[in-house]
Amino acid sequence: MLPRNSAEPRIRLTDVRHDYGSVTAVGPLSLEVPDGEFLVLVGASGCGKSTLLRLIAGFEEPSHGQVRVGGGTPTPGVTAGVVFQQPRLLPWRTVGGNVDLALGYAGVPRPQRAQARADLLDRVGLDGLADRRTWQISGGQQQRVAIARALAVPTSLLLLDEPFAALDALTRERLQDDLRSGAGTRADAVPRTTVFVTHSADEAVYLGTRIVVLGRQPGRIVLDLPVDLPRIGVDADDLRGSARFAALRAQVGHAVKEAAAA
Ligand SMILES: Nc1ncnc2c1ncn2[C@@H]1O[C@H](COP(=O)(O)OP(=O)(O)OP(=O)(O)O)[C@@H](O)[C@H]1O
Repeated sequence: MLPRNSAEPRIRLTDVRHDYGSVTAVGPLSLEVPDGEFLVLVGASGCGKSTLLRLIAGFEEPSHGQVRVGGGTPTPGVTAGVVFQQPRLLPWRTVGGNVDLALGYAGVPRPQRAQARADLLDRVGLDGLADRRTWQISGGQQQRVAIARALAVPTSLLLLDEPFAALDALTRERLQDDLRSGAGTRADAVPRTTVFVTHSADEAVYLGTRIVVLGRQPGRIVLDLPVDLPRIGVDADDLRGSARFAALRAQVGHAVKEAAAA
């Protein structure tokens, strides 16, 4: 765990720009994300959402500016639990073996791992598949293993890059509900901060406590919108059917379209 200054937001991007060779993919932009926020990044394809996530995870270093997570420089694989667009599983391990590895990293004692693994696989709808090899399951199922693996780590920061794009509607809704309610968050830990990338305005409004829309290359913030919808004790269908939900969805959709056309 990185040393933590309580005045420091969980994520602080200061004047960050990222170039791939001569092409600027992101920025310059500045962004602060406090502990416990569920930030959703939305924007047209190629606007730099994944690059921003990779900068926060520490997989890329900014060409200019500063990225701080928990008050320090992010360390790949340590700073955050990450779910990429592609599942990136270990093919020589079984489905259960991939989840076990994450539970081991998370410090779950060996005798408790079987139960923890079963719970996680059940949550992502993969019960009964623990002994399969990763190449013996579908692409959507592989992505669910990656999600189970990320949820196994009781990290205070979760970064998800379009994690539900390849899933069937039922599993997607179940996992959205899990994420929205903060399931899996350790009660004794700092509240979990989440950064979630999606193309869907509907998904953004349902999940986020805040939505940031990025404009076209280079990605810059064109809308930074707090989401004032109730998060507990509310029926998902009622929420999605509400006038406030529709208004927010329209506002986000409009900003994405405008930015893509600019
Ligand atoms: N490794 C790389 N080398 C060169 N250019 C890259 C590299 N990765 C991304 N880019 C470029 O940087 C820009 C931003 O890419 P990025 O993947 O961050 O966008 P994105 O918003 O996540 O896209 P999508 O929604 O399609 O996943 C794009 O123009 C892309 O072509």
